[in-house]
Amino acid sequence: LRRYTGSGSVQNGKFSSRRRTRRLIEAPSPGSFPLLGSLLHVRHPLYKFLAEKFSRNDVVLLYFGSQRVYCLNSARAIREAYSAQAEVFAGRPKLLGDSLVGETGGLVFIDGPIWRDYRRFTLRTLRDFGFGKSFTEASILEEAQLMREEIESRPGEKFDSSKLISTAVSNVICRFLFGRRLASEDSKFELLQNTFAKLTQEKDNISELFALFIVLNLCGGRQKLALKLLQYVPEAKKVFDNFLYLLAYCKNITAEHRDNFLPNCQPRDYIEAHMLHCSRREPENPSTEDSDADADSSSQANKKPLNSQQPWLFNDTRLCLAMADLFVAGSDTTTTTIRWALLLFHQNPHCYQLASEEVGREIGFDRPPTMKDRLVCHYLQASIDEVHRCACLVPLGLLHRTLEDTSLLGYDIPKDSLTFVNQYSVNNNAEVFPQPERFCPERFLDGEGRYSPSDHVMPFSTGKRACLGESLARMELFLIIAGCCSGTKDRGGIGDWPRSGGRSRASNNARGYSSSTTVHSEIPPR
Ligand code: HEM
Repeated sequence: LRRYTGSGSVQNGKFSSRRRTRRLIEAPSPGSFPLLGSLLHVRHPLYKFLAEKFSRNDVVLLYFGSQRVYCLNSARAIREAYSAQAEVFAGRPKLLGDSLVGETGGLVFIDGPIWRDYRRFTLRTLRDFGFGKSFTEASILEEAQLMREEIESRPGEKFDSSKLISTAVSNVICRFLFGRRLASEDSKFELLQNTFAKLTQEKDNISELFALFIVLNLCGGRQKLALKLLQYVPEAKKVFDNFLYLLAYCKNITAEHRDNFLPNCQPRDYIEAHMLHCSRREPENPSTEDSDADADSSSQANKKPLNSQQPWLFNDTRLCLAMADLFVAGSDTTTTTIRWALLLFHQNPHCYQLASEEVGREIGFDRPPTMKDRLVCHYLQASIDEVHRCACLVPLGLLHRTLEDTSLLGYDIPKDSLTFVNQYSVNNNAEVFPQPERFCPERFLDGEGRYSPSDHVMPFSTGKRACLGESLARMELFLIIAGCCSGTKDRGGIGDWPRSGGRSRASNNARGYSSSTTVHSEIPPR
């Protein structure tokens, strides 16, 4: 067993004193070289390599440069880590975000009090705006209806459905963030959509992640220096530029809102809710609070009251970072899942037939679907779960960081190690899902044909860092896919959209906001 010698990774944690007397119990590993880490020991795509080579192992240890990275390769490991030890695994790696914008912020890439308060604030605002309730249902249905009208206005025409779907999905998130259907109203918005669609439709990008860590390593962890070096790499520069463009866009809209903000009225969108929240209380001692907050995720900081929501942690840069994260995380993932649903229905017409018969029977032709219909549309619900399983949109999830020394299923994991899930391995485990390559919604039905979800399929992850937009995404998926399956008395459903030839490439691209997420393009991993 290799003795752990990485710098700063094991401090005053649970097993640091024990460690003096014994070696760490190490998870299996493909091996590593100094500086390069495991780069030369793995094959691409990484999720497939880990699923095949380590099929019997719950946990696998890799090195990105000298950084320890643990793959949670089974549903058991994912639950033991992210659910049973949720607080310990709730950190995020410190990558380049702070250096890029000069401020800690956002929802996806940070941890500590700023993340906690923004996450809490965002969940509360989502709830206030009716996510999971009728208000949002109405806006999703309106977008779905407009999309449908557009399709029906082009009878017999072959066209790419992706733009229509992404416009509808982006409009839903834009209504929440900016109070407007920007995807349809603003010509500059299309550029943003394309930018991030391109950014997220890349192949297995794990080599880039390895490279990033090697560069960070070489720079002794100094982010600013690493950032300067990466500006010379055209691909990296493009990603930074795109992100800065998105931030500038959010900043402009925030400035417009500021001019029209009426503090005594009900907020109409996320920006106004944020302005209202900021105006509530001035810091009693801003300098100490802020420096404390920026001390990030030390265990002290994490022990602050959970319901803190301290307005002085909130500012315009952080608002824009949070909006950028919500926009990137919330548009492409949902759009691509819907496209997978259409593609898989197209490839499996008997399943489409069963889903649309159910929709016709339970919902009928004369009204749009509602979320209440979920209770009776068992086959459709099962089909959506099977789409998640087959498409496996975010196969390696996002990177987490351990905030304390811990152990997992008998292996020692030092503080500041990184972890990621291998959802591909779980979704393709033949012992749980026989013939995993088949699209078979029946896996999620019980003997009486009732929807019966499996706790192995975790498209939104689990625990403290689980997807913040899960309820919105589930609403969009159900309402839009049900809409696709429902026809009228005179014509079939629009589930036969992919009639554009069947190779409508449902590029699998949920990565976007994560450099750890590897996605595959074209056909689902089967
Ligand atoms: C089908 C659609 C979606 C899928 C499959 C998906 C999946 C995921 C996954 C796997 C994660 C990482 C969880 C982890 O680190 O353990 C995540 C995080 C996140 N998602 Fe989603 N997501 C979807 C839609 C959305 C939507 C609609 C929004 C916005 C409203 C959203 C916002 C976020 C945010 C902000 C995070 C970071 C949460 C945090 O770190 O605290 N997602 N999502």
